[in-house]
Amino acid sequence: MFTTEAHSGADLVVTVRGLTKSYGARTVVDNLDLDVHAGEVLGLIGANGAGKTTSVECIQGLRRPDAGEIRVLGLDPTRDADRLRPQIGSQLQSSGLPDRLRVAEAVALFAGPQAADGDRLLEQFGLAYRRKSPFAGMSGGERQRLFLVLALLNKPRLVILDELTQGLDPAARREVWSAVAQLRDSGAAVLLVTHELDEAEALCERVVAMRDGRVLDQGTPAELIARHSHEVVMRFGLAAAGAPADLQQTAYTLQALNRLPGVTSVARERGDVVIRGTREVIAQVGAWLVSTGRPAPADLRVEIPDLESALLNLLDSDETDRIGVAS
Ligand SMILES: Nc1ncnc2c1ncn2[C@@H]1O[C@H](COP(=O)(O)OP(=O)(O)OP(=O)(O)O)[C@@H](O)[C@H]1O
Repeated sequence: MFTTEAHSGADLVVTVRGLTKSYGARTVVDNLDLDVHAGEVLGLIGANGAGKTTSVECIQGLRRPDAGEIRVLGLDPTRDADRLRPQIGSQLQSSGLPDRLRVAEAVALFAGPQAADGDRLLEQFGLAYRRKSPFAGMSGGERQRLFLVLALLNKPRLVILDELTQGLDPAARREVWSAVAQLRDSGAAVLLVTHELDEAEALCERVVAMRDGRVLDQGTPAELIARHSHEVVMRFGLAAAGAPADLQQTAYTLQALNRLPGVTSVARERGDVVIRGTREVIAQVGAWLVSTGRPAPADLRVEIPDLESALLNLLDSDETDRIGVAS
């Protein structure tokens, strides 16, 4: 079910084959395969405790795998840690800096011999005016942008970002997203661990969905949505289906909606008409509502399949499979 790679092997930055890691008797990463290419953002998504952070820590050489092979830029992250360190930039879940350290001081502290122009990076990420600010006085969005500057400072070829935008307000998230897109466009390979599925949809060329250490599926966000989330759901108040007291009119409306192309079900749920079906139902139901000559329902809502519904369905069907196997 996995998709064929559109990339050539030449731009491979990370290759993982059969990665397995246990804590005591518990296997938390179980035979993981993945590739990350230059100029792409690969997202690791999935349930809590799926093994995403453990996987990126192994890729970064912070944990030693029990089995499997990892290559980062052709090197082994554990054995060749010293050679790899300058080529990997990371912002991890637990990132932090001393409260009194000023932005410009942090940049000077982290800069290696081959570092990029720190002032230019601060400018690029909208932090130039904060050069003299201590870390403690910065907002969440500014801190995350500073971590990105530090992650990029030594011109890494691989950047690892874990829960990058957790707790940020919507405007700050967008700023950080645009910084990650810039990073990808500059040719770095980006490995992004996230629970924010709108973030994965906006940023990732491909995503790997994990649960309990296993890969459930991987592909582009569009491929995962097409495979696991098919239904459009439309809802509007029952009053728009006919006068509330006119049961016959309501029944007629529900039958008429049920006959429209693409509709798989029509139901009444707590005072709403709920229509499920393929994407075609959006146009069909809209046209039908207009054709009745009644005012269009002001409370009409449309839920379009997205990565979040795809992942929920994927986790659900995995659960059902496992219960089926167990029983
Ligand atoms: N040092 C450790 N010792 C024992 N168990 C650990 C250790 N680190 C992680 N675990 C366990 O391994 C499992 C996988 O953890 P990991 O942090 O890799 O998952 P995750 O997918 O990143 O989770 P989350 O999305 O909640 O951050 C979890 O059940 C966690 O409790």
